[in-house]
Amino acid sequence: MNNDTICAVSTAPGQGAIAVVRVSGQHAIAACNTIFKAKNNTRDVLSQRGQTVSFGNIINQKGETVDEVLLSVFRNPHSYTGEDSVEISCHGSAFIQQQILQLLIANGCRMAEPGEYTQRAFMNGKMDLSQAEAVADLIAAESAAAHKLAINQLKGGFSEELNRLRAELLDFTSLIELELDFSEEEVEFANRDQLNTLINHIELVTTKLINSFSVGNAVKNGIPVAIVGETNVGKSTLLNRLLNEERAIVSDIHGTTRDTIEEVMTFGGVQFRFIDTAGIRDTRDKIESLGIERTFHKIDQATIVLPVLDSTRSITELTQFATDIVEKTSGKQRIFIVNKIDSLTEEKRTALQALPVLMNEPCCFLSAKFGQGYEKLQQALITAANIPEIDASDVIVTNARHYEALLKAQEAILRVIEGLNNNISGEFVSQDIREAIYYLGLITGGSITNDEILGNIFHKFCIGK
Ligand SMILES: Nc1nc2c(c(=O)[nH]1)N(C=O)[C@@H](CNc1ccc(C(=O)N[C@@H](CCC(=O)O)C(=O)O)cc1)CN2
Ligand SMILES: Nc1nc2c(ncn2[C@@H]2O[C@H](COP(=O)(O)OP(=O)(O)OP(=O)(O)O)[C@@H](O)[C@H]2O)c(=O)[nH]1
Ligand SMILES: [K+]
Ligand SMILES: [Mg+2]
Repeated sequence: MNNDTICAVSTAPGQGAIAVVRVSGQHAIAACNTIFKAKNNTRDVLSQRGQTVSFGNIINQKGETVDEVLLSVFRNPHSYTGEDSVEISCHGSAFIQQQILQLLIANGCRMAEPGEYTQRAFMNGKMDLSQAEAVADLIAAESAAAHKLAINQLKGGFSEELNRLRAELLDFTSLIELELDFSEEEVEFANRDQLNTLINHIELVTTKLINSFSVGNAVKNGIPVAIVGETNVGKSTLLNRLLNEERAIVSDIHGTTRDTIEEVMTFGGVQFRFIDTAGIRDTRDKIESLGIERTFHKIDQATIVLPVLDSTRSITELTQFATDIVEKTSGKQRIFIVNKIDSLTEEKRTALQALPVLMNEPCCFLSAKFGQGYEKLQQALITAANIPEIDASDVIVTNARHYEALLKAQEAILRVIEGLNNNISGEFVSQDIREAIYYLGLITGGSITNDEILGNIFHKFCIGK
């Protein structure tokens, strides 16, 4: 942690009538006092009370007015960062913002690193690490569900659950360690039944959190949906339809899409991550083969697979492909797309509807090119996504870093359970419990002593946050 006074523009560049320049650190108030003159001239910034706003001008070194602004003062510890902070609301001109930053730098401030305000808020105990990460998630939230998860985490729901777990683990160790201290007297302070109940409960809660990640990850990053099929069936046309944008190249040339294309889109309050893939066919082309390998890799990663069929092809061909893809996507949710219905005869349609391989499969008959049947596909996707209603008390893991720490904690907890079952010495059991506590502390930040880890987390933030 450093004692520098930092400054940055916190609003989006190049947009809006007003911009906010944030200053934080021990010289924030003095620096702003030098560059700001209040209109009523009765008070300077040094004597401006915390959590008040005053109206005045920013004046440069030549005594010229740079802008007419509002200036808010926050006095330590009552600010976002916990330090003395000042916010200057100026006009949105990039020139004005640059001038104000330069004046602040001339008065001893330096530019803030990405996430540095929030990092300071964390360092000063305003929030724990998982809450600080929720701030970034909140900024990035693109759907109602992602927003709700981030707000819940920001308000500390997840932190509370972790702190409860941690407290239970500490109880557990103190019981065991008490027993160790008195071991020569052969006293069993820690009632083994009680220990078992406690650790089983801890294991249950940890498992519940770990399992919640599949929902949390889907909500935060979008549900991966792979669009797959033979060449020229209309996969890229479908992607463009889903994104409502000409994102992928479409042509009547087989093998147009060579690499995968991923793009997110939200509808029905659910965020999807659509993945267009290279069409599957036998090919001698090296690059195309690599693309097809990726197609299969993307099928593995997807939650939902959309096998696309070109309804104008022969029933034999369609049956063959459908049978293959069902085999290759076992365990995945499938929605078959029967495409190009604009060119489909009534007779062929009836034949396709009666196709045995599609009998028990959800199917959407549509025209990716002209849009018929598209709303039904959207509905089918929302249903398949199956995102549960999230309410304010739900604790859901959304962050891969947290998920990994929970898995490590869980490993240690399982060793504890095994140790108790096998009557292992309390010393070893206690060691594993400490390890579990350590991993939980990585999530809230309590056990992070390494600046590099923090730097990695906060550098993913935007400047000014
Ligand atoms: N102009 C502006 N808007 C903003 C922020 C900001 O820093 N500045 N925020 C930044 O993310 C968010 C609001 N979060 C904030 C959180 C705490 C404090 C704060 O001053 N806390 C003090 C006083 C609390 C109180 O009065 O009860 C404290 O915690 O002691 C300010 C903003 C979103 N909007
Ligand atoms: N009539 C009709 N033509 C379509 C439809 N969807 C796609 N096409 C046409 O089918 C051809 C292939 O479309 P693409 O979207 O490039 O097919 P693809 O599956 O991505 O092909 P590859 O990337 O080569 O595997 C183009 O000429 C499209 O205009 C549709 O719903 N109806
Ligand atoms: K094509
Ligand atoms: Mg394509």
